[in-house]
Amino acid sequence: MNEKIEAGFFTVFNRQENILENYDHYEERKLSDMHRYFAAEDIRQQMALANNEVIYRVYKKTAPLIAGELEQAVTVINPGQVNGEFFMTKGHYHINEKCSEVFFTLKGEGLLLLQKGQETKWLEMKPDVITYIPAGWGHRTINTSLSEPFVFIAFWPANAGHNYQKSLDEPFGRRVFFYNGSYIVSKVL
Ligand SMILES: O=P(O)(O)OC[C@H]1O[C@](O)(CO)[C@@H](O)[C@@H]1O
Ligand SMILES: [Fe+2]
Repeated sequence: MNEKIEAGFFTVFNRQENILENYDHYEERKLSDMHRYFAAEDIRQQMALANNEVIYRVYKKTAPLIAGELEQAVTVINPGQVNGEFFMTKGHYHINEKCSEVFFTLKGEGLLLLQKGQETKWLEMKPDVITYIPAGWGHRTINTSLSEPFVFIAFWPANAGHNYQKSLDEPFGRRVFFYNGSYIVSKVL
């Protein structure tokens, strides 16, 4: 699929079911898919063996992977924690470091963690907040609610590419834990 999209189209966020209608690609990440991502790797392993919950689901509308096209996806992060660390996405950098991305929050509450070199920043996300991920920054989202799914839609250039290895080799400098009825963004030592 290397030809540009010629016909306008629309997608619909189904707010009852928390899915992007007309999606053409689905991915889910369970506890067993998150090797090395949480601080308590031993607890994650035990939880994966016990019930292997789904941490997040992604409903994507794909586009030809060429400059000028845009992809979009609804991500649903379930509420939950691994030893007090909130459920989150793996996080990634774009292979094409010139590509930025936008998230529009649909439901729930969470954080967008941004990483570049030694620098970590974070932004709160809640319904109607639109966050911008500058080109070159790694990005991860975290569900900080104790009970509700955190749902947002992302739009990014189809030629961005996903680099997951970099977020393992140069991990995010902060982790987000449950603390005193809310969340704390804690420095990784
Ligand atoms: O790709 P990750 O880090 O697993 O996170 C999932 C989310 O990020 C995206 O890859 C977009 O950058 C979407 O598919 C989804 O919104
Ligand atoms: Fe991205």
